[in-house]
Amino acid sequence: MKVSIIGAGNVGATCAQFIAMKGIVSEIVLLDIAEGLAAGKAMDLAQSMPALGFDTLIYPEVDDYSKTANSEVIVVTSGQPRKPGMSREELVAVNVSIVESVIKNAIKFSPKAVFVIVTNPLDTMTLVALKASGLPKNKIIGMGTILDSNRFRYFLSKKLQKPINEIEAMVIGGHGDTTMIPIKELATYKGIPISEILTNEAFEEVIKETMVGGATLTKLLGTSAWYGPGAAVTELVDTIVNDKKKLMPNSVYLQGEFGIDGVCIGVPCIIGKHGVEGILEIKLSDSDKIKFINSANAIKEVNGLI
Ligand SMILES: NC(=O)c1ccc[n+]([C@@H]2O[C@H](COP(=O)([O-])OP(=O)(O)OC[C@H]3O[C@@H](n4cnc5c(N)ncnc54)[C@H](O)[C@@H]3O)[C@@H](O)[C@H]2O)c1
Ligand SMILES: O=C(O)C[C@H](O)C(=O)O
Repeated sequence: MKVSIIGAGNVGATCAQFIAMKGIVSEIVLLDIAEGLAAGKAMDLAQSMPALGFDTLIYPEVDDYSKTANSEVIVVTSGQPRKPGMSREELVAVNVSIVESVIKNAIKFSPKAVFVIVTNPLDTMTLVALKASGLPKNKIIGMGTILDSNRFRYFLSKKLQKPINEIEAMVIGGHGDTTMIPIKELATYKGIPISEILTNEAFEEVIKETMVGGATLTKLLGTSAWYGPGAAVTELVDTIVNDKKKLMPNSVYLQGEFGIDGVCIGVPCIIGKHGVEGILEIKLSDSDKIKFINSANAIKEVNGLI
């Protein structure tokens, strides 16, 4: 089993690290256009294996896509990250041509792969990838709201002072500071609705923290995050490769679901070896329905720039 990761920067290399450490596949190809970067990261990672007890083969490549041939999954982490003070949407002009060229190169050698898109602005780049690939919509998955859901769980766990793994929560909508929708009704602690435990005011604070979770990290780090993103991609890749049929929110192309047409946006979907194997049209509150329509419209506006 082979996964190729295109873009060996902070997120791409962390995906390689976590995927290797979890032993999800036997081979990882780490490709970048920057001379030396993929080679250095792959060598460094390989030298960590004896101490940590894993032995995935990691092949570095500089822009030679033939080595990615017959990958089960292609992860696209190539492109610029934002700097403090920027929105993700401001990256659209610089990243659109990168994603287009990466997809066109990768698909020549792995026409049957499922593509996981990570580059921002996520929902627009997922649409760019869908169009550039010509693949059926189930094969193109944008990873953003898995990460947002994990951040929602983190801020809830901090507020409740309870272990994060006892908390379930989901974010849908766009992967943007103003477009994501943390769903109150689906947040639970040990199965108990969190709305029964937290005051409305405290819950709203958590929602605000979640929505700017990526911006907060960007301010602290001077560039955007990588551990949370790398872990979320790893969970998604594991779910695809091992055909887990798991329910997880991802950006997928909608054609009428939730009353929305022609955009990629985060919705709960069943993920397996074919990629998106179903979309679950959960019942939204009236206010979340409005937020979802606004989110889709905001994504459409950015899509208008490509
Ligand atoms: N969807 C998410 O949840 C999420 C999370 C974190 C980061 N991101 C996005 O992922 C992207 C990468 O972030 P990062 O922190 O790893 O950035 P980074 O700058 O550390 O790495 C990006 C890498 O892409 C490479 N690259 C650029 N053009 C390329 C091309 N044509 N072919 C191959 N490689 C190319 C660069 O050389 C660089 O090494 C950014 O757009 C960022 O906004 C998304
Ligand atoms: O915040 C960013 O720009 C990167 C990524 O989308 C994230 O949420 O960490």
